[in-house]
Amino acid sequence: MDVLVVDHPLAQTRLTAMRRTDTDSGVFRASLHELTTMVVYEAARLFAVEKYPIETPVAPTEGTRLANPPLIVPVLRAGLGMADAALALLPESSMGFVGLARDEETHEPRAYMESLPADLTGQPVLVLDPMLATGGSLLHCCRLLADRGCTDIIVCCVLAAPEGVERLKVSGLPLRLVTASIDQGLNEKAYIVPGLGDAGDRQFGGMRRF
Ligand SMILES: O=P(O)(O)OC[C@H]1O[C@H](OP(=O)(O)OP(=O)(O)O)[C@H](O)[C@@H]1O
Ligand SMILES: O=c1cc[nH]c(=O)[nH]1
Ligand SMILES: [Mg+2]
Repeated sequence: MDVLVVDHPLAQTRLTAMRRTDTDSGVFRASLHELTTMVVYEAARLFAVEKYPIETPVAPTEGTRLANPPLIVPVLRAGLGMADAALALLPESSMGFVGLARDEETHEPRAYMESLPADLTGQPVLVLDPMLATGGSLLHCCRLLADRGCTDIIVCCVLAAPEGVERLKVSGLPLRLVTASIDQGLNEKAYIVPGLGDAGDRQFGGMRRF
């Protein structure tokens, strides 16, 4: 599995804002929005492009367009904060949704929503979820996509734990990963260390213990 870490200084300043405990939810959401623009911008290097004839006011030449714009799939809730920024860069894309919530005891994802096209044969998919911790949630999401015939999945996240990266790697699923950081690991509650806490709660409210 190809893994791309977006270590650009401007990406790292947004990530730093997201990590800080004293960052309020408004700044957290704005930082996630800006960071998503950078992560998706880098991920888009992996998209196939095609040339086509265009006219400038001066002369005919060749233009570039995406050969097959990806379906964007944010994983609710936390991935919702990445959706607008991704769609702004990819205005020709459609969007599907997957809703997952991790069980606090077992750390396994519980699915509560699935809104995806029935057939994804030949359709690249860009999955958005800021956090890759144990990998259970992104694995569940990517399996839903592969079950529908998808063979080209790019996962964009903000923070990944080595445990989750490894789980995706050995899954054999057809995916590539783009992230702003690979952190140290997971704590006993399966939160990423040093991490940023619960990305859903930090955007939308809630009181979880890490
Ligand atoms: O890799 P995993 O161990 O599965 O953990 C990562 C998942 O946990 C978070 O969602 P959460 O379940 O907290 O739901 P939320 O987005 O509604 O907060 C996060 O957004 C991922 O989906
Ligand atoms: O650190 C973590 C792990 C899972 N989900 C989060 O939001 N944060
Ligand atoms: Mg959460």
